[in-house]
Amino acid sequence: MTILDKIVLRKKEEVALAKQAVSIQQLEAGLHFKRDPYIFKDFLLDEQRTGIIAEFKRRSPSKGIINDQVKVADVTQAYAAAGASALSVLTDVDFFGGHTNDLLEARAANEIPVLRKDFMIDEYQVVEAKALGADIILLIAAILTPEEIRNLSAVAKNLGLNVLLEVHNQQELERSICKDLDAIGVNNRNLADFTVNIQTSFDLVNQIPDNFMKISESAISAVETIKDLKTAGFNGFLIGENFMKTANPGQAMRDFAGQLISV
Ligand SMILES: O=P(O)(O)OC[C@@H](O)[C@@H](O)c1c[nH]c2ccccc12
Repeated sequence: MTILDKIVLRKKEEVALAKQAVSIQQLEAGLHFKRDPYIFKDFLLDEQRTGIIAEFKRRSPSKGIINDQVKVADVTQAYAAAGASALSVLTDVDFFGGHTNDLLEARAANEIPVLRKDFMIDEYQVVEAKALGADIILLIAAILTPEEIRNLSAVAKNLGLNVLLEVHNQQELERSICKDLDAIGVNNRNLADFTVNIQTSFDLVNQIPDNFMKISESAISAVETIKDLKTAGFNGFLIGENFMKTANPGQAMRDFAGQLISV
């Protein structure tokens, strides 16, 4: 069994428990349920911003603890001030040390799009994402059938949420594309075995139809890489560890963004 299989098994239990604790009706009555999400594309294409989707990530199955000393509101505000186009907040508890409260805190502290970073397998989680104040949800092709992707993205669209589909190879991309997606992310990390290779992004970029925003995800640590990814056609760059592994992730993002201007 791969780590991804384990995560999905646990996620099914977690969703079943969440459904018992809080009903869909209760979610729909929640604080953020009626707000209009930001339009992800507008922030990615905003010339005043960097295209970086900056992630708050305490730990991961591959690296263990990355940073458990910093606060969500502090870090995400600094990311936004440094020019992030969007924020990514892990809400998975058991494998990434995240929490739904982290998303609520990031929402309250910021006025740019927030991605709920989790393993979505059920409509309930999409409704929950809206209630937590998310603007964007992630659908991971490796754990969903094409039909599930169509259904979950349609539910998200109905709620005004932006949808980011994550793929890791050409087969996943071909079978998963559907009309309700806004952005397609190429994950440079293979979630089944954690190997990373930026080349995955360069290999797949031209297979992504131009009506979708194109995002390169994971293992990005150099400004030169961003420049090359931009030239190849990417609009967005998802970065977690490179910032989070430092004592001051917001400062790390500021320094990185400063260097971007000069390359
Ligand atoms: O920390 P990195 O290597 O910069 O990667 C960030 C992000 O891409 C990664 O956390 C990620 C990409 N897809 C995911 C799916 C689930 C959990 C995490 C992820």
